Amino acid sequence: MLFDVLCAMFIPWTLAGTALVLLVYYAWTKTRLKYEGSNIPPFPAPAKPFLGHTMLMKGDVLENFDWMRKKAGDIFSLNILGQHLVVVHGYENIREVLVTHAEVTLDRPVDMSSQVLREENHGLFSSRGANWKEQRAVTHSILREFGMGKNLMEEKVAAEVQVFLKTLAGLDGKPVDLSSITSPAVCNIICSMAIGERFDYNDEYFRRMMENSNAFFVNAPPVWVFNAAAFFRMLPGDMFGIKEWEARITDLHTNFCKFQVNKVKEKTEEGEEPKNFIAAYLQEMNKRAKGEKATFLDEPNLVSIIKSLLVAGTETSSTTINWCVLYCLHHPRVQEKVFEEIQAHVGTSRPPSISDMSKLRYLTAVIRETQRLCSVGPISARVVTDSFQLGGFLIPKDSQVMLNYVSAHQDEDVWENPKEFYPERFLDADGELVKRNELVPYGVGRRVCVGEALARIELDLFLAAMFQKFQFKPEDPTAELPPLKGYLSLTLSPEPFKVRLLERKL
Ligand code: HEM
Repeated sequence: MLFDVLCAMFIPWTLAGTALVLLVYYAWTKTRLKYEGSNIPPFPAPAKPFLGHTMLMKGDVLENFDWMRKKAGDIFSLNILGQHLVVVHGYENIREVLVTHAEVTLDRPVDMSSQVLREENHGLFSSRGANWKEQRAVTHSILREFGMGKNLMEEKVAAEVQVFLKTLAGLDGKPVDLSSITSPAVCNIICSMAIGERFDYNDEYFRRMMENSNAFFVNAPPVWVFNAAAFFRMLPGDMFGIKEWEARITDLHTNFCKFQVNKVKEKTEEGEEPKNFIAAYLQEMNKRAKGEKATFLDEPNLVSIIKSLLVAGTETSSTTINWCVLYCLHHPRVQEKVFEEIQAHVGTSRPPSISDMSKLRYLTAVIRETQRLCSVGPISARVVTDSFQLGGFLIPKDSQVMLNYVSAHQDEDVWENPKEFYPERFLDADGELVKRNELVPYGVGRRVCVGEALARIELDLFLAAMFQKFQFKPEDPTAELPPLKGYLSLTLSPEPFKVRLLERKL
């Protein structure tokens, strides 16, 4: 009898205890690195049981990387819940990873961001291997066809710049959060290229989609959450805003990208000359489908490419323009110097064009210095598909590599006073532009920004026109200027600030 009672009491406890031990053992094996003990890059601190170095990714990741680098050197390892992460600093090391070892560092990790984008091996951002190669080549060739880097694209940007200037002039010097106007302006350029349509800045549907698109970078949860996203998603409520983030991207995916692809498909007659990116892709897709070679071109890839272009092409350009204005608030001398240069070489009776840029060297130096100091895309990530050696260390297969572009842009051995805004560093004694290899705002290697040529035109034309027409003044001249420390999400943007744009009396 007593034996039966004891059995009834102890068997469930024994089973529960055994299950717990097995669970702990499973978690322990899952959160240990496979290659620990071999010649992998050093850790900046001992790993905590189970969590590894996850907590070191909390807070300002870039600041955290700075002290870890001081402890462990330019290339160090982290254990993020069992995922081996190698963090790489310095221009030469970044080049070695992305150029010398390009064959094994081409793919981005499949993490929460690619799942949220609904791009598991689709589109451009998250596609891999042969699919990425074909999507990238087709995107590049369509963008080139539409004149990216040539006149047609310049015309589209110049037309949008005029609407943008009118909107700014309409503010009559009242303080404004500039990003609320630069964002729809640059988003419109992607829209007119992708779907052949632009929208009114106040159009509700357009604003919702643009905000959804910006949310991908700006509302992204902290990086350390990415690897445990599946767990956080199961919890009630919305920890770290993951569900809200997903909902926005799903809205963009379904109600803009997919919707617009169907709309263009319905409107386009067979054999008609394509007038926008979607029509050109569909034409190429149909052509290849009839050919003998297998093709990855299909509609799900097209929908994702439109999303990649919107997401990657809106927040980045708009934020760079906002950084430039913020630096000029801190350095009023710079904006006067740019204005004088424009006055001397272009005048004030017509808007500056791309062909003027070869004479607007100081403005070019200001744009380069803005891109160096703000590092809008501060970090790139890759998954390692085969082991390689870097700086004498083993970078094992299946590890992830994080490349810190800020370390290239603010390297004290390369740039004098790297934290200072000093456009003159890009000019020689004769005022000629100096090429600096270590400036890589569009990335390095085969996966560099596919929209670089368009982004350059946008920055040149938007900023030249703004400097020509307006003086940038602080919201309150008696108050402290807005801070220069960036807010890190997947991009690095200024804390929201307001500026007054006073029309120059010409
Ligand atoms: C100032 C503006 C811009 C900056 C600073 C910028 C920067 C970057 C960077 C750093 C990358 C990642 C490179 C890497 O992973 O190593 C990237 C990728 C990308 N960018 Fe941009 N970008 C800008 C504008 C644009 C525009 C206007 C478009 C669209 C037309 C665009 C489309 C893309 C796409 C689709 C990718 C992914 C390419 C791939 O994985 O093959 N970007 N960009």
